[in-house]
Amino acid sequence: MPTTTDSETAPESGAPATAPAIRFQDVEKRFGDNVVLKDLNFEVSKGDRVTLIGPSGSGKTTILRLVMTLEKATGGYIHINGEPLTHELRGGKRVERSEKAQKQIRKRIGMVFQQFNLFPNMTVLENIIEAPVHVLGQSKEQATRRAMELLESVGLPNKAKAHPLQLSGGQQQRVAIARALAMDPEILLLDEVTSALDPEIVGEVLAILRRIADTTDITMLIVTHEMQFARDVSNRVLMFDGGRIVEEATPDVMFTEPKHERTQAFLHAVLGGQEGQIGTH
Ligand SMILES: Nc1ncnc2c1ncn2[C@@H]1O[C@H](COP(=O)(O)OP(=O)(O)OP(=O)(O)O)[C@@H](O)[C@H]1O
Repeated sequence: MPTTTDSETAPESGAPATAPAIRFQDVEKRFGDNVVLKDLNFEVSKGDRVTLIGPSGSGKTTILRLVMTLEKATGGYIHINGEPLTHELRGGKRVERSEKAQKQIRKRIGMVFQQFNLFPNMTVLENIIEAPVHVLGQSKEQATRRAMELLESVGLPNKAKAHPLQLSGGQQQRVAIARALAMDPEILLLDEVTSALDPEIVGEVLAILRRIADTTDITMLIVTHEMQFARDVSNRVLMFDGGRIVEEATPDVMFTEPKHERTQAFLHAVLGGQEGQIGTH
């Protein structure tokens, strides 16, 4: 199949250098009759940290899975750095791009999941170097060097030979973060990464993510119920309800003076009426 490198749907200016990292254009996602996302439009600029909040079932995880191409949109277009992700408009028709073209874009995107998703039969090191070796074509030595640096940076320098199930949940999630970073992603998707963790180890995982946010310019799209984390790390918050954006604001505004009544009700429920406890540090 021919690889398409250009697109009739390239963003308006046609200048990829200034194209947003992520652009949703009239995106629809349905599962059978269930229309989960409809006419969804939003952009994430390069280096932005955007948190998606909203009630259960509002479509937040689906959005991350679409960006990761774990799901495919049933309508509309998603662009990554100005390039169509899975579908493009060609000859007046919406057509799926070649698998090769999709894979090229997917390489630049990393995801950390709620349930870690490590390969249980591989060691920690093997988990981390698998994609750099097989997808990026790095040598095993090069990938191992980088993996060891990353293990050090997430505080697990002695766990390279361990198997995931020998580690605590917090340690597994730190390995999953190292694995995502080993691909040097331009975009990092974080899907409720602390929801499966015991409360006392949530902090250690969030501290690592805060440091990544502070020390890199990776674009981040975050789904979390940790509102303090969202406030510390993100520069924009999108409130979803029923697959639509009902409010968009900076964290300061969203968490202190939400305007939409759905946002007010959601934050009241999530924060137990303690909105005032969300501080600026
Ligand atoms: N693979 C699937 N097959 C069928 N329906 C799905 C699938 N994945 C998601 N859905 C449906 O899509 C809707 C949105 O789910 P999604 O997980 O994106 O919501 P969410 O906002 O992330 O919720 P939560 O906060 O509970 O994780 C739900 O109605 C869900 O049942």
